[in-house]
Amino acid sequence: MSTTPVKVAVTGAAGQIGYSLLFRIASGALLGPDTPVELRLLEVTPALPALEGVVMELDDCAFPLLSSVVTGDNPEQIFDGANVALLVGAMPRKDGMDRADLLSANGKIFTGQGAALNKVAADDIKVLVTGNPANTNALIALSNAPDIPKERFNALTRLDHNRAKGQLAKKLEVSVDAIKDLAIWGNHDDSMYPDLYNTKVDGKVAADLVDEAWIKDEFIPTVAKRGGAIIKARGASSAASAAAATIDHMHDWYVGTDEIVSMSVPSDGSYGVPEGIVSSFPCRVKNGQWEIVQGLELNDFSKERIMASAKRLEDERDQVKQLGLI
Ligand SMILES: NC(=O)c1ccc[n+]([C@@H]2O[C@H](COP(=O)([O-])OP(=O)(O)OC[C@H]3O[C@@H](n4cnc5c(N)ncnc54)[C@H](O)[C@@H]3O)[C@@H](O)[C@H]2O)c1
Ligand SMILES: O=C(O)C[C@H](O)C(=O)O
Repeated sequence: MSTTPVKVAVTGAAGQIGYSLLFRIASGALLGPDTPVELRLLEVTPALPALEGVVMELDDCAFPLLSSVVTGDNPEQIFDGANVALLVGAMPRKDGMDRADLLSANGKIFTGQGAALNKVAADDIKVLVTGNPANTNALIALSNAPDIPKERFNALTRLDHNRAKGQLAKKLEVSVDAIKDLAIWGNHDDSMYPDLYNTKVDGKVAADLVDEAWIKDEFIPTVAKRGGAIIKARGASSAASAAAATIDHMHDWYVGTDEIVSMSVPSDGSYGVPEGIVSSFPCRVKNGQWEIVQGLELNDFSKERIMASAKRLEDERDQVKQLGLI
């Protein structure tokens, strides 16, 4: 077992997602069974007493990998020396809202947190933004952290990836393990595009195993609108599944994976997606670094959907520019 704990910062630690996330990080699900963790938990001042309750529960679990827990309301103190930052803390949307409606309320959180990471995080920092609207919040954070390579900022579309796998597995009555090379493209909003034309199920092209009408009229809308459906049903946004996806994304980035996974990353212009936005792509991870999978064939329908989602991201970028956040 390695002896130096990895410093994992989590914002919004007393929130719904935080309550599912922290216990899994402390149990080793994030960085593996041989890596001790120091948790550094950021909250707004009024939530600190509730956070102390969560810390009591962490103590009560006696996790062997949890070396210590630091809590506070000052980003520079909490992010000091952080190797991993999971930026979850932000307001969730309510029924009837779009995620982009959160930009003016949540966007400013990520200017301050980006600047604080820039000042005090460890040189190897990896940042994953879960708080919505996640893609553009990641753009805000990286824009306010000019000394950190922008490749170190990702946003979460792994939940959409997992949802797409779940829906397809159910439809074809196969295990989720049979599904490979699935990817979400674009924004974590209802314009996202889950591509079944490059997805394989037991080696066969997924789009050949289902009707086109099912893909267009059921599969894509179900995946894209799943967050809203959960808010309607639960009266609160997804939390346990969002925490699981946050773990999956950072685990695969930090530890590695053999699979293609969906990661929202700063676009380098691949597949015509413009630079200057953080968009979801099929990615591979090697030695702690992600790369966008190149050379995929995209049909006209896929190209149109991907560009429509990129346009949403450009609109959000223009909005935060106008707000002076980037
Ligand atoms: N990308 C995704 O797939 C995905 C999935 C689910 C939820 N989300 C988003 O994640 C965010 C959190 O969701 P939740 O259900 O945990 O919400 P929540 O309201 O239960 O918790 C959010 C927490 O963040 C804290 N917070 C607010 N401002 C903060 C700041 N400046 N610094 C530190 N902490 C701060 C709040 O005090 C609160 O405890 C929301 O924006 C939600 O929409 C994203
Ligand atoms: O839909 C939401 O607002 C929450 C989250 O982004 C989700 O996809 O579940």
